Amino acid sequence: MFTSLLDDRIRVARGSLAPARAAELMAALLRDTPWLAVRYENDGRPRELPRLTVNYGERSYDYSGLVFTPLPWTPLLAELRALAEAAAETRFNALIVQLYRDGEDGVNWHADDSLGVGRDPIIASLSFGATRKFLVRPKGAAEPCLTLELHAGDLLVMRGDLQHSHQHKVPREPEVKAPRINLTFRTLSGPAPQPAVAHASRVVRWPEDGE
Ligand SMILES: O=C(O)CCC(=O)C(=O)O
Ligand SMILES: [Fe+2]
Repeated sequence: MFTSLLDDRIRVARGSLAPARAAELMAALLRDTPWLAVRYENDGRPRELPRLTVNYGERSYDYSGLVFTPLPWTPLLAELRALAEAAAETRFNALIVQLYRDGEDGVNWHADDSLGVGRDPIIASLSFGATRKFLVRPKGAAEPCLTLELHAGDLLVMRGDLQHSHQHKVPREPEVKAPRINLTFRTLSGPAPQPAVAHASRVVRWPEDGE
């Protein structure tokens, strides 16, 4: 069962993984993911994305001119891909795993409209760990038209022309102290993306182990 929002551009299936299973997966993902801190330069100034991010699957993924080389599917991630494929009724060949270490991490307004995703992409997202807000606004508008809370085990599907009509964001919520992991499954095709921004990213342990 899912809730349909914004003329069926968004579908949310609450608790698509049971709480105990979602907690187990959160722990496994935290333990086993080789987190990447993404560092790049903007106007000559060093920057770092306010989250840790890793790309899996068959295709390189690009975000704001940064290109990421994917790691191969793990058995666990392939299992979660099958769950997402069944819910979204499509096949996925790429995954982005993001770790929001606490409420200081987030992702700013954007649309997932890079060339490789095609015209009206279907993107499925699974959430684990801390509950965070997910905002949606029409392109060109300042204010959100939709504010959702994504909980551990929730599955959200973005579809139709959402990436052309709207933008989305996970805002900073400084009062949140616990980590959240989000998996977004996508179907990428066409020529491999060309990097427009060089990045010197590094694999990091999280939490840092005090070395
Ligand atoms: O963390 C989320 O729920 C959304 C992440 C997102 O928008 C993205 O990876 O493009
Ligand atoms: Fe996104």
